[in-house]
Amino acid sequence: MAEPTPRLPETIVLVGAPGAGKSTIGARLARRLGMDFTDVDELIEQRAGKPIPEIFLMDGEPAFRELERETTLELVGRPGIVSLGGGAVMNPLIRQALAERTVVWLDVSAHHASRRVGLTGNSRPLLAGGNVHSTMVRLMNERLPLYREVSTHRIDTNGLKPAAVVRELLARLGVDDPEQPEPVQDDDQTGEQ
Ligand SMILES: Nc1ncnc2c1ncn2[C@@H]1O[C@H](COP(=O)(O)OP(=O)(O)OP(=O)(O)O)[C@@H](O)[C@H]1O
Ligand SMILES: O=C(O)C1=C[C@@H](O)[C@@H](O)[C@H](O)C1
Ligand SMILES: [Mg+2]
Repeated sequence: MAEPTPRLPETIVLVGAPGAGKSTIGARLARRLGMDFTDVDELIEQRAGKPIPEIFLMDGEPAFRELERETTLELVGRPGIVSLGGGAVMNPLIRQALAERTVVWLDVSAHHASRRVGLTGNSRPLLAGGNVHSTMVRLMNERLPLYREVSTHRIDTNGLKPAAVVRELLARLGVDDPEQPEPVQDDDQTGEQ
């Protein structure tokens, strides 16, 4: 007899370092599951009426973190796929709000994450203007224990194309994925697939 399809959680939250693929995977997963998708970074930009680097520059990081706290706390209580900002887990109130949720940690090494964000230029103020790899190592040292603490699932995305990450995630959520298999290996240079 076929296994019953498990009930999907109403809200699935994605966390991970800059370049982990939260925005990319979140959008694909939502499409695949027919669920709403919100990228907290994008929503903050819409609400503030300016891009994140400008918020950092004009209003300062504390103002950004306040917007991030408000927006994240609002979104994690709503149905859909929600991709958090890379630093959201630094806030204890956000960690507390994640305690009862399905939270997927897209894990990535500093090496792969640096190569991935290198593709998208200066849109990440914490990484702009310095050595991306060493900043990434420092951020990860601070944050890895927190990603681990808040997550219910961890996907090792190193060397996996986005399509393979989505496939792995669907399998972990117990969803049958009838889509055609695609190549699994990735060298981070092409980004998409
Ligand atoms: N599994 C993957 N393999 C290779 N490239 C990827 C993968 N996932 C995402 N990418 C690419 O890496 C870049 C960063 O991905 P994305 O913007 O989704 O990361 P993010 O986790 O949302 O980062 P941030 O925290 O800064 O918002 C994009 O160019 C994306 O196409
Ligand atoms: O790692 C971080 O602290 C950040 C990651 C991005 O998602 C944005 O939320 C912002 O650039 C800060
Ligand atoms: Mg993102």
